[in-house]
Parts: sequence; structure tokens; C-alpha cells
Amino acid sequence: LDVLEEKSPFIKPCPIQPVDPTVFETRFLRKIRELGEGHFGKVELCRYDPRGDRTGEMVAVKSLKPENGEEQSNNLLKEIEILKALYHENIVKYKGISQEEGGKTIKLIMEYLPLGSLKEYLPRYKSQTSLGTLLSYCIQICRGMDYLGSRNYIHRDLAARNVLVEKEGMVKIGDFGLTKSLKENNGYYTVKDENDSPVFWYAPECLTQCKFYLASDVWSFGVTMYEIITYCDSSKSPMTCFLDMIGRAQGQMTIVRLVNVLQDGRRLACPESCPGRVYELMRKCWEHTPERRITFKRLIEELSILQQ
Ligand SMILES: C=Cc1cc(F)c(CN2CC[C@](CC#N)(n3cc(C(N)=O)c(NC(=O)OC)n3)[C@H](F)C2)cc1O
Repeated sequence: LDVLEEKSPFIKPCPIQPVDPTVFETRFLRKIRELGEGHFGKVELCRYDPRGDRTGEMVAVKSLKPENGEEQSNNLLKEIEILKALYHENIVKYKGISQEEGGKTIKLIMEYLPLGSLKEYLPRYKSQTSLGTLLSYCIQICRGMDYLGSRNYIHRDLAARNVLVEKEGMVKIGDFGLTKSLKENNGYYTVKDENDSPVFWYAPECLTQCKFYLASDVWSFGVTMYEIITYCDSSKSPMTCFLDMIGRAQGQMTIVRLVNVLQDGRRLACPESCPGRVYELMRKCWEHTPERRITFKRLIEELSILQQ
């Protein structure tokens, strides 16, 4: 029988190798265009086309710039582990990874949402987006953030630019590049001085003590809500408004001036045509003391009442 087996391959059924759908071969990733650029890397639109006939699916691929060191690679590996374990309808779906030979540079493969972030979408679809829909987007972001917080993660970069539109009426949190695990039992993450920190979305405790709490994400949500209610109009962006308050071109004095303005109790003003009760909710996100700030659970309840 051995002789037969050796001679005739048909006798021994070749075992079908199970294909792991989360492993994407680099050679089949065809770059279409860049979707975004961060300090340490980029996100590209690619077609994964193993058959080479353009029938493959479109995916969003996050990769690091080659000049980065070990630290950034570890950050991307941690981001992959975090996103792989998140399952929520308001969080972008993890699809897999792609690894160069030898496992040097790894890439994160995510689902592609062609409508892009709220920053691009809201100005373009302003005329057909009601206040009710805007509040629905806010509720969905809070649901995603409440889920993230329940897993003891802090996002640290919640802003309209990182919220993707799945379709009209449905959004997902789309990027987790600064997300950290709140493993430390002191309840906060010590923010290393990131050169591209989104300071105008940061709560006072992040700016003054480099501490980031779950409640610090609520502060950033309030700023994101402000962006959404103003349809991400760049002439009224948080940065523009804060720079008007503190004066422009302060260089490294910007953060000092921003902290002073916030400690004086000044806040972003109520946007035009924003109902008072909606603005009151934003203000509850901007309580100076983290413990006094509203929670994402309460925000979902209160936004749902306003949305009716
Ligand atoms: C290496 C770190 C790093 C690199 C970066 F470029 C960015 C910034 N980047 C984040 C991902 C981004 C916005 C979001 N959310 N986006 C995702 C999709 C998608 N999944 O479809 C999408 N779609 C789209 O634009 O369709 C027209 N945009 C957009 F690429 C900006 C952040 C980073 O941490």
C-alpha cells in the first residue's frame, strides 16, 4: 500500500489547508490612494486582489513610516490587539494583518468606509442632515465610547476626524491610534508628551498633569459634539475658536494660555442655532473636575430625550 500511496497521489487525499481570513498577503495589496497621514504612519485605501482581476475587496490599511523605531512598532502591535478584540456596531471592524517577510513591518487591515469621517461628510451633506440626525450620531459615538470604557480603554483622540460614516444615519469610531489600556489601578494613564497631541480636545488634567482618565474622553466628546453641531465648519472649529480666545501665534505659550482660559471657567460658546439644552449637555462634558463630569451612559440617556 505504501508503494501505491507513493506512486498515486489520488489515493492520499491532500488535506485542504484552512485559510486564515485575517491573514492578508502583502503582495496582493494594491494601493489605490492615501486616506490619511499621522505623525508616525499613514492609512491607505487598498484593494486586496489575490486573483489579480480587480474583483478583490477594498480595505483600509494602517502602516508605519519606515523611519520609525521599535516603540512605534510596539504601539501598532498594541493597537492591533485592542481593535481585534473590540466588537461593537459603532466601532470600525478589524479585518486582519499583513506582514512583510520576516515579520519586520506589520500592517493593520480594517474595513473601508468610503464616506469618510464626519469632518468630510457633514459640510458636504449639511442641507440634508437634521439636528435629530446629528444627535443620533452623538448617541452612537457615546455607545461606542461607553463600550470602549467598559473594556477599560481610554481613546485619547476622540474628534470628528476620527468618526467614520458607514451610511447616512450611522457612524463608527474609526481610529484607535492613541488608545491605551487603563490597567494602572490609579484610574488614569500618564500621557507622554505627544508632539501631535490634539490639545484643543484635551481636558485640563491632561494639559496640566499629563493624566488621562475615562472622564477625559468625555471632555473630548463634548468638543466632538461641538464640531458635529457646527457641521464641522472649519471657520468655527474648536481650534479657531480657542485661538480667538487666547490670541494667535503664541508658540509654546499656547498650552499655558489655553489652561488659563479653561481654569477661568471660559468654554467654547454656544454655536449659532444650537438649542440651549443641547449646549447644556456639552457644558456637562466640560466640568473642570473629572469626577463631576457627566458619564457616557448619562449622555446616551439625555441625548436620547433631546433627540425625540
Ligand atoms: C499610523 C497612525 C495613523 C495614521 C493616520 F493616517 C491616521 C489618520 N487616519 C485615521 C483613519 C481615517 C480617519 C478615521 N477614522 N480613515 C479610516 C478610514 C476607513 N477605515 O475607511 C477612512 N476612510 C476614508 O477616509 O474614506 C474616504 N479614513 C483617515 F485615514 C485618517 C491616524 C493614525 O493614528
